[in-house]
Amino acid sequence: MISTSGLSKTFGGGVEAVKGVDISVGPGEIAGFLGPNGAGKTTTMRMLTTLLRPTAGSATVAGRDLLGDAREVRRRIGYVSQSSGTSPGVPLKGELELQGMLYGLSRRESAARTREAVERLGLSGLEGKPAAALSGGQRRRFDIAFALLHDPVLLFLDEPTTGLDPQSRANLWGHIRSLRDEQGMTVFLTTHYLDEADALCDRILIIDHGRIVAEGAPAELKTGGRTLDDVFLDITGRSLREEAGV
Ligand SMILES: Nc1ncnc2c1ncn2[C@@H]1O[C@H](COP(=O)(O)OP(=O)(O)OP(=O)(O)O)[C@@H](O)[C@H]1O
Repeated sequence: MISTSGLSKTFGGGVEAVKGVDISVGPGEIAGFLGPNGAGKTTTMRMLTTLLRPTAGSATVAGRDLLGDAREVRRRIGYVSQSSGTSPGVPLKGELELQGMLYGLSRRESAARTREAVERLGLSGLEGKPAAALSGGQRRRFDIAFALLHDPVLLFLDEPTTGLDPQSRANLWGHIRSLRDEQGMTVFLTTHYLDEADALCDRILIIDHGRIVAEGAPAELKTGGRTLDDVFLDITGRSLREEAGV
């Protein structure tokens, strides 16, 4: 579902944010992208979602060439950034239905898709509320519902649980798992939380200084009784737990 080869981004001024990453994520996987601050996570995700043009390398995302067919890539993916893209004052239902129509659905189709997304993300009963009146966890679920309206096959989530209390985090994990289990959705998410990567992700990729330094299923990485933080410490000489303020 995601395959990159030598994907790189050098910003003006010579900042080499991403230095030739090779990523492979299969269909129906939840992949967790971890790394300390400034490692290149957001830059990589912005390239994979067509928001930033790579300076070198190639990639296939959701079955389409990232550089040659960016438009079709956009059609097939959903993206939830750290800052919500929805209007705070508009009721959920109206916002979702409008989003569906912007993607070319009829009013009727969009209403049906809205009902489905509301139910899937556990937002039933909140349709009439504006986003500003939602709790942190409800708001994240609404943002995900918004990103699903055009029926993508691949969902990108940038730090989906940052700032949420433990109960809301666990609740969101359940919803992300059910997207995979019930819809076969592929999910690529960034996180600072090792426990999240461990509990939620089928595959973990660790990036440091713009390079992938470790990759595998949590159990494959945690050999010899090590925790993911031990693995990260061994590879980078730093503790991700401390960097995340955990
Ligand atoms: N527009 C830009 N121009 C120049 N340098 C940039 C730009 N955006 C990011 N960088 C630099 O690229 C590197 C990678 O940044 P990036 O935001 O991808 O890291 P990150 O892993 O997402 O960090 P965080 O966890 O703090 O969000 C950093 O050194 C950053 O300062």
